Amino acid sequence: MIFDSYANVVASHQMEFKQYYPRSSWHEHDADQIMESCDACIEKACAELEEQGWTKESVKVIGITNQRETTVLWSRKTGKPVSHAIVWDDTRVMGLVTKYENHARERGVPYEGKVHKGEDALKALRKLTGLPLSTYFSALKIRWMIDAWADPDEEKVASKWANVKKAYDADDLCFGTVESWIVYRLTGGAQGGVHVSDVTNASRTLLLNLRSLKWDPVLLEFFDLKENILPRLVSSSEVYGKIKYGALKGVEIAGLAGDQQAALVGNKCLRQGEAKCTYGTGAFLLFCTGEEIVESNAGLLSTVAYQNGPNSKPVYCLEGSIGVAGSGIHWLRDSMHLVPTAPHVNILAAEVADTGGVYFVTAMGGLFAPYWDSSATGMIIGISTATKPAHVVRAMLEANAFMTRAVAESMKVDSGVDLPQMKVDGGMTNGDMVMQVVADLAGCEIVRPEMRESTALGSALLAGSAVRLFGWDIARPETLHEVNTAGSAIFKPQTTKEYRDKKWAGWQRAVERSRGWVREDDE
Ligand SMILES: Nc1ncnc2c1ncn2[C@@H]1O[C@H](COP(=O)(O)OP(=O)(O)O)[C@@H](O)[C@H]1O
Ligand SMILES: O=P(O)(O)OC[C@H](O)CO
Repeated sequence: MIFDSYANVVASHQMEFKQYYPRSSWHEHDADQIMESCDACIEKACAELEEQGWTKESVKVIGITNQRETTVLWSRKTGKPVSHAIVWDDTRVMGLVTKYENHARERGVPYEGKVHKGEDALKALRKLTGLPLSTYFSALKIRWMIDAWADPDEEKVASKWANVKKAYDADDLCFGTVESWIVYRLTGGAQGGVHVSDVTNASRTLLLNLRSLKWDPVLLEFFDLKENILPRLVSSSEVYGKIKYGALKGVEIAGLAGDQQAALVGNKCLRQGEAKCTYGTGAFLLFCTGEEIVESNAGLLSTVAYQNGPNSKPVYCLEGSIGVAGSGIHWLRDSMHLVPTAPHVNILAAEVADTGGVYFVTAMGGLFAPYWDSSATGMIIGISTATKPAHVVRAMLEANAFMTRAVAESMKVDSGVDLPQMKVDGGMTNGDMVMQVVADLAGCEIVRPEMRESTALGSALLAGSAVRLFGWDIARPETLHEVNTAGSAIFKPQTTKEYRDKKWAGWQRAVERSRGWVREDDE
C-alpha cells in the first residue's frame, strides 16, 4: 500500500499465498512464497503508482508489518529457509506446553534474585515475558522445529525438518518472525542482509524480557536455545537498511511492527487508555497502557505496543487475542460450504432474527484470551430440528461478539477502564451485519473508519515518523491530526442490557462445556 500525507491510499496490490495444512491443527507457510508475494506486490503497486502519473521515486520510505509469532528459520550461509515456517495458530506444540509447564514447576524459574517453583514459576515466566506458556508464541515452535528430526512419532515428516537441526548444530541457523525475514531478504539476504527484529514482534516470542527489551538468558536457558540464532533487536521506528533490488531499490526501510501493534498506531491509539480491535483471521483487542506495564490478572497479555526510536521508552499495551474470527468464516465457506463467499455470511445471518438458541464456541485451536485453554475444542450447542444453516452462521458471528465482551471485561478488571466505544478495522469489519452483531452483544459502540487498512497505515506512520516525512512524529500525535480523518461508520447497540446479559450467560455455559474436551490420551 502506498499512502500520501493524508494517508489516502494512492496505489496498492495484494495477493494470497498458499496455506499448508499438512495435518489437523498444523499450519505452515513457505517463506520463499511470502517473499515472492511481497516482491510481486511491490512491483505491481509501483506500476499502479506510475499509471497514476507519479514516479516511483516519490516513494520516500518503507514500513513493514506482519503476521506475528509465525516462526521462520533460515540458513545464514545460503539465505534460504531450512524448512516451512510454522504459523501462529498451529497447535502442534500442545504437548510441549504441558512439558515445559511441568519443567518450570519442578526446576523453577529465577526471577528477581529468587528461584520460583510450582505455580509461582509459571507466574515468574509471565512476569518476565508478559505471556503465558502457550502454543501461540514462537519459542516452543522453534524448539519443535529443531527437535522434529528425531521424533519417532514424526517419522513421516522428520526428513523435512532435518536441515533445521543440521543448521542449528553448525551455528548456521537464523530465526525470525515474518518482519525479520522480509527485512533480511529485502536488504540483501545472504549478501549482507540485516538480521533484525523489532521489539513488538520480539515481545511475542517468549524470549524477550519485557522490561529490559533484551533477549533474556533465563528464557534462552529455559527453552535450551542458543542466542546466536536470534536477530538483533531494534525499535519500531528507525532506519534499518535499504532495499537492494526491484522497483524500490535504494529506498530506506524505517518502520517495523507486528500487525496488531501497527493497527494500534494506524488507529492513532498512541496514548494510555485508547483501544482498538482488529478483526482479521483472528481478532485482537489492544488497549494502550502508556509507559506502564500492566500485569494482567484476567487472562490478557502484556506486550510492547511500539518503541518510537532506539532511544525512546517503549509504550506497552494489554492485548486480548482471540484465535478464531475470519478464519471461522473461511471454515464456513471452504469446509462446510454454508456460504459461497465470506461477505455472504452477512446475508445468510440476516435471514434469521436470532440463532434459535444455538451457540458456537469457536475454539478450533483451543481458547485464547481470556480463557487460555488448549484443551477446549470448537463446539456447536443448542441444536434442534429447527436449526438451519443461517442459525449456525449467525451463531458464528455472535461468537465474535462474546469473545470481544470476554476480552473487554478482562480489560476492565485489569485497567479499571470501561470500553464504551471501540475503534475497529480488519477484513471482517467490511461486514455491516458482523459489526452490528458485535455492537448488539458486546454492548459497546463500534467506530469503523472509512479507510480500514490501519495495519498498513501504522507501519507507514512508524516509517514516516523515523525520517520526519510530512512532519509526522509518533511522539507528537498532533502531527498526525490530518491522517485518516475521512468519515467513520458508527454501530450502536440496539439491544437491552437484559437481553445482552441473558445471551452472555448462555455463552458462558457453552464455553464451560467446550473446555477440557481434549484429553492427554486423545489422538
Ligand atoms: N464482508 C465481510 N464480512 C465478513 N467477513 C469478511 C468480509 N470480508 C472479509 N471477511 C473476513 O475477513 C478476513 C480477512 O481479513 P484480513 O484483515 O485481511 O485478515 P488477515 O490480515 O488476518 O489476513 C477473512 O478471514 C474473511 O473471512
Ligand atoms: O490475523 P493474522 O493471521 O494476520 O495474524 C494476526 C496476528 O499477528 C497473530 O498474532
